Amino acid sequence: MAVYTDISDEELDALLADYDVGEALAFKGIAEGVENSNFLLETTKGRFILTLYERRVKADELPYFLNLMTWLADRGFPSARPVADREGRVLKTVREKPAAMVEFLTGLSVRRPTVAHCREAGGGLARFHLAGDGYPGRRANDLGQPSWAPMFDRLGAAAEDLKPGLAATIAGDLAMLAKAWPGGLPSGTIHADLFPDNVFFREGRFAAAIDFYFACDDAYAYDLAVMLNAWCFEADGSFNLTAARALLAGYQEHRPLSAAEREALPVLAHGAAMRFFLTRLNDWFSTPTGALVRPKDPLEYERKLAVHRAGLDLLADA
Ligand SMILES: Nc1ncnc2c1ncn2[C@@H]1O[C@H](COP(=O)(O)OP(=O)(O)O)[C@@H](O)[C@H]1O
Ligand SMILES: N[C@@H](CCOP(=O)(O)O)C(=O)O
Repeated sequence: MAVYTDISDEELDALLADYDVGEALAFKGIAEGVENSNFLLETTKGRFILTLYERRVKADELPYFLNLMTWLADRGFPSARPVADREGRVLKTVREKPAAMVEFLTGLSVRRPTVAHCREAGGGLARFHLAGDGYPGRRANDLGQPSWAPMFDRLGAAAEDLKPGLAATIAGDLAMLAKAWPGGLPSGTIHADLFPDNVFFREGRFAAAIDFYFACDDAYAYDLAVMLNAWCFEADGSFNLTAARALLAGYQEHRPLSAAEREALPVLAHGAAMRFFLTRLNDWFSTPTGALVRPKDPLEYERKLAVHRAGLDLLADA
């Protein structure tokens, strides 16, 4: 349940008085999501999402994310356009927390993506990369490869708690990744978290992407690697090569990969699995029992790491 902060009727009225969005007809908290408090607002002029930024998102980085959403929407990419108040401000404060209102997007995310969904989503990512080209905002990837070993220095005991012997295995992965991590790949603005819950479909077609709060500058192929992990594993832990090839084919319809990007994908996918394993491991042990939001399972990503460790010929003929 991702509503950490309640908003009273009076607070909502005071906020809406700043905007030209009409009068409130309905206002309710949204259960999905883990990072921020999200509310669906229906007014006499339309539907909107109001977000209160709660924890991981740093207030001084919000202009980067909100301007990116506007940049993408201006270029025809289906991302929610932030709504400005009467004074042209998109970033507001509610209950002493940074807040913003964005357009409501229609569409549904899927829990169990099919091969056809993977193809569509791959195309959506390429469209995101192309639309983001030239975005002047800069944000280093603070969860990129150089951050993993220092993060793990604090998490060795947690890894052992999760599974005895795991700390040494992860240390081995990290050493390999530091050595093999590719440099010089085509880079730009990446989404960095395009999981199935952040993609909307309408009638089976890619309809929109949401949740840009991990976006940053990094290799485009790394973004694809994040998706290979998030979209192409079966519930039993096996990797679905057909889904992976569909995702890559969908991507390449819009932005063909270079030979260097294709060659780098297995190590990038191994690294992308490490990134989500580490943040999940951190959250697993730092979220108090009884907290509103249940942390995501690090073991899911430990299993994905094992698949990459064993070696994947992802793309032989993709
Ligand atoms: N622009 C939007 N249009 C429609 N629904 C949205 C929009 N933004 C967010 N949502 C809804 O809110 C939920 C949580 O949003 P998300 O950005 O993933 O939150 P969090 O950052 O907390 O994980 C989504 O699963 C979706 O249902
Ligand atoms: N996708 C991440 C968690 C971030 O959650 P989101 O709701 O902001 O997409 C994970 O699966 O670990």
